[in-house]
Amino acid sequence: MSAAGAFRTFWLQALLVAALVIAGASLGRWVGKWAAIESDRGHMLAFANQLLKRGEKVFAEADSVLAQANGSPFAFCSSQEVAFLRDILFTSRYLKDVGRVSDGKFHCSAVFGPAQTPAPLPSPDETAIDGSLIYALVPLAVSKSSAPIIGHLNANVVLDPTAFDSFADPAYVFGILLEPGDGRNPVGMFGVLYQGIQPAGFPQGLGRDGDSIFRNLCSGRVCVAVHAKVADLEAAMSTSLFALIGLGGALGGAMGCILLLLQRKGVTMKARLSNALKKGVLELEYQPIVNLHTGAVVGAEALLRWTENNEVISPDVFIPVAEEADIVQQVTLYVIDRLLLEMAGFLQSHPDFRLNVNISANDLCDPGFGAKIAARLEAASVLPTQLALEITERSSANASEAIEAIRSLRSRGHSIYIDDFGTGYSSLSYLGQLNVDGIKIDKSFTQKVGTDAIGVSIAPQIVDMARAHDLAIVVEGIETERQREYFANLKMEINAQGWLFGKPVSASKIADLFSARGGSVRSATR
Ligand SMILES: Nc1nc2c(ncn2[C@@H]2O[C@@H]3COP(=O)(O)O[C@H]4[C@@H](O)[C@H](n5cnc6c(=O)[nH]c(N)nc65)O[C@@H]4COP(=O)(O)O[C@H]3[C@H]2O)c(=O)[nH]1
Repeated sequence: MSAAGAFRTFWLQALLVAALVIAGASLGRWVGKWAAIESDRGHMLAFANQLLKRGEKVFAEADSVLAQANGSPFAFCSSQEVAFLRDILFTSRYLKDVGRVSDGKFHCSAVFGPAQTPAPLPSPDETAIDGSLIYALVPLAVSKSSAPIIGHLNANVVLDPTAFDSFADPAYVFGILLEPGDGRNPVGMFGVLYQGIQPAGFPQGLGRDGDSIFRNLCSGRVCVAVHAKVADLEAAMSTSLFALIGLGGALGGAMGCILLLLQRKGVTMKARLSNALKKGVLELEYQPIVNLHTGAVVGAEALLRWTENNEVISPDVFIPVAEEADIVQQVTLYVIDRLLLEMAGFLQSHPDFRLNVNISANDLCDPGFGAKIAARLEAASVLPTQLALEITERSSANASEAIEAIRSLRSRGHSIYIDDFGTGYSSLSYLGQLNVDGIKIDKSFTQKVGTDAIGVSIAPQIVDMARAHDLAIVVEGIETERQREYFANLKMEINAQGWLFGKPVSASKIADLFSARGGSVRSATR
């Protein structure tokens, strides 16, 4: 990779990790927010209920005192009545004053006594259906504060504006409201929220309003509203929230690093494989393919071997990497070059001996592939009929390309086999279209023979189907005499491969094996 390419890759990887850290932290924040709201729901409800209880007490006391004042047995605003009002006030808990009114004017109260000149009352904020006058906030004559007032008939009461101060909680803002009735909006009497105003609409229950969550409750004509800013809830649990954001970020970062490690592993494997191909350190082994009826060795499958630092890397691992990295044709041509280097002489002197080579989908897609093989075979003076090609069902999935490639390779003299047959999803008609020479039955089916699973093995059906389509058969993975016998008893020409006949061996050993046994081996010789 060029220096510019490496630089770009570094920044792309750094960006990936950063993006995952940010995504993880955002997720942590979202979870924290959700947890803050969820954990606060119960708390908020309990808080609202306490306020409601207090509200009920306050307004019930106001009603009771108003009733008592209106039922005064004394002359209107006489000194006895003022004393009477004082008695009532002293026994009340949430009232500041109780007074007498008449014709819209204030005449006397427990705190002020009789007024020298009756003072006109301001207009109420609302008039309830029972005729009560509701004053949300009236400036008090005795202090600089304001207080709610409720009037009924010829009396009114000043409610203690601090009646709810003990509920102050930094997490919440609240309001205590009084409903006038007739479905009209309640009037804010206490608390910061809706102080002195009528909220437009008053949805009950839990809800969300912008960046706040709220709970509204009503009981009778008393209502409470509690609001909490989501940001405040987060701040209240800031330690846990920061921990969650940190955890989310760390998880995102860790995920990024793992992804990079996995990617690096793939990149490294690709680089190491390319290097190994360049250095020519990959080796070939050849597994004998025998005629099941005569036991004669008729050929072998070339299998690639890669050992690095005494560690054997399976082709099942590095071939998919080569396919992914688009260097699998290099591998195929490496195998062909190598087998010609090792076996050309033997092949020339044994024209009936055939070597099978695995090829990939990429090879099939390359229209120049046949010519590349032909040039090599010609240079080594080996007949194309001596090189059979194995393709998997997967690699032939692109039907039209595969059909044409197979036709072209067969016309050059190569036999084509479908490898690991039965593990893919080729339909019989598809197999017919592909027009191959034969199939290799996957070892997973062979290995069911001789076990109780034979009943469910589809090997017999595959054999019947191959016979019907006039396809040659190679059974893979024969390990036991019983498996050999099972396939040998089928009345058709079958070739086989497996540890019973021989494990993959070096070029010289496969040649020795063939020569020493006169082309016939019956059991493993390794
Ligand atoms: N359990 C058991 N296994 C047996 C027996 N007889 C043979 N085998 C193993 O079965 C695999 C047969 O090769 P394959 O189906 O073409 O499956 C091959 C083939 O698909 C791929 N491969 C190997 N060499 C090459 C290559 O040069 N090029 C390509 N494209 N793929 C290759 O890797 C796969 C695995 O190769 P190997 O590990 O060499 O594994 C080989 C072989 O060692 C047996 O009796 N019992």
